[in-house]
Amino acid sequence: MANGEARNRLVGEMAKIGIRPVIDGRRGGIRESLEAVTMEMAQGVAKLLSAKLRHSNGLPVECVVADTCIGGVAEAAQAAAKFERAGVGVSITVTPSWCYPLETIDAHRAMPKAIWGFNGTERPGAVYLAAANSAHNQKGLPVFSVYGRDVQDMGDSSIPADVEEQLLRFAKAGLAVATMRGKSYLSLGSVSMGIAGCIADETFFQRYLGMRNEYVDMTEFVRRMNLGIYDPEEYERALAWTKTNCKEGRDVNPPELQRTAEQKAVDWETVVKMTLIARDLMIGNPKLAELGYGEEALGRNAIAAGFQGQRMWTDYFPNGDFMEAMLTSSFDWNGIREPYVLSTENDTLNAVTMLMGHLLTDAAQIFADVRTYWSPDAVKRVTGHTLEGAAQHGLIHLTNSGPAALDGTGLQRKDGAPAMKPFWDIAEAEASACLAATEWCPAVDFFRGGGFSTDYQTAGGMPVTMARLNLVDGLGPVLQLAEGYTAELPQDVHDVLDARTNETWPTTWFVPRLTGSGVFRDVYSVMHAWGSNHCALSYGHVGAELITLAAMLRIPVNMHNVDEARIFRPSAWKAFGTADLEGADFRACEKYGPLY
Ligand SMILES: C[C@H](O)[C@@H](O)[C@@H](O)C(=O)CO
Ligand SMILES: [Mn+2]
Repeated sequence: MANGEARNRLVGEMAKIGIRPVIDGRRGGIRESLEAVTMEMAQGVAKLLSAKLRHSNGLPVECVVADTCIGGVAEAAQAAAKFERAGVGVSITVTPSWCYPLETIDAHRAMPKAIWGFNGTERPGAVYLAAANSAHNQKGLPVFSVYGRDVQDMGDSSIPADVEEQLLRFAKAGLAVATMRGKSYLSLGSVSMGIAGCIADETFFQRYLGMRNEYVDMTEFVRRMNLGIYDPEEYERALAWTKTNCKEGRDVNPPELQRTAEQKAVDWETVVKMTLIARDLMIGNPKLAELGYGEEALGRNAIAAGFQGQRMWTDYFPNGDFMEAMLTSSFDWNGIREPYVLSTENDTLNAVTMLMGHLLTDAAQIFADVRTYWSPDAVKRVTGHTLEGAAQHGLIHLTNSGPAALDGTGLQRKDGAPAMKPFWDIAEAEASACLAATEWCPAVDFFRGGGFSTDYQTAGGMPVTMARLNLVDGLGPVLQLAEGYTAELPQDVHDVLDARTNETWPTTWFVPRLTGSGVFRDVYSVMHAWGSNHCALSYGHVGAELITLAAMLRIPVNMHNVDEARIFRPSAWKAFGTADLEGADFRACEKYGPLY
């Protein structure tokens, strides 16, 4: 199932990027003099984006260029019709010259839009850009405005680095918007232990993300296990692979609570079956049709899902830790493949955050409980150790209650440093290293039905972004994020802190990058400002990418530590204020309302 085959079972074409070369329509000299250079700009952008971007399932990103330059409304309509037929989900307008804004802009309501106005002065592309921005803004169609800092010569077909950065950030976020649209979120079970994030807020999914909500009761796992509704060949292969590659860790339960070796052997079979079943519920499996289960073969077109687990399932059956960890990882018995988005405790809002992170980085996401702020003083008191280096101002202990993507071990490498990479960049040896660094410890007392938790420590020094989407009554959705680094503690210090929590769970020590102001004045305040019990952790410093995506979806960002220079939102946001960008974001998102 390598190279995105599984994810391609999702119904719906991968969205294309439509490029619109816009031109001054005056014939008899002007238009003719601009045709070649305008079309060349469009082709250049198409070439750049298809060379540098991939869909998260590994497929290449395709660009569609309008058949002609767009000098007026008839050609704008022809381009729109072509884009509609081709499945364009994101539009970029380019021009080196003056053109007629209202006659040439893209008027699609929900399509993320950008305009690159060439910074040259022989023909005024930037004058068009400003006029087109105002046209978009007067008509309530937010647009991202791309404008290079340095003047270029007419006929210079290169794309400056700052323009490239803006185009790529816009396009990747725009594709994320288009990719989630029309897909489903699948709740496997319902609300776990009264956690509000588990409530599937259908209005939010529908109006902000363009997604549907699907529900399957956890009894469906029992039916499929008992009736053998899974691919028997894959099951045998998966079980054998698991026995070889997944090391059982120590059992820390008191003897009277330990499950017997026979029970554990059956538990392993159960958790492997659960993994196949959850995936089939999400995206279907043609093998099930061959077994006579045509309806089950179709799946739920779920680009993201969550498993309630606690408590009704875990009080009786093995927990979902193996299933959640393996599906959210970039590899399993089928080889290296795209990770799935599967949320622990069916926290729908954390799943959406993971989906955003995945579609922006293409890599696996770590699901975590935001467990403990350890101040330097508290660490000193408990362990005698003085925190130093990156951890000197304290640490946030991220540890999910059992599972996390194995990519989170940090044992993949980018330029020699710890990383979580898109599956197509992961080497076999890196996947093996992640597996070897993970132990599967028999579940603790919270989980009466047994199961195996994912025990590892994330390597230190990895740039990561912690994020979370929250829903607030009267306000709607808000996104918070903190860029920072993973940290590593001396093993004996880690062991003391980990043992206080739960030593069978995965640990990531996280240190946010402090800015000296607001909640980023210290580590404690970052922890204290977190809006919920969970977060999603993405590889890299992708706060700017998340901010761009949130603006497209009209979700305000209430907390971040991204430098202002990196923030890229639709041009209209500036009309809501320029001194206080956070306040302007709230006002703009409220004014425009959800995308759908
Ligand atoms: C095992 C416990 O019930 C945990 O699952 C609990 O602390 C949480 O993870 C809450 O998010
Ligand atoms: Mn939790």
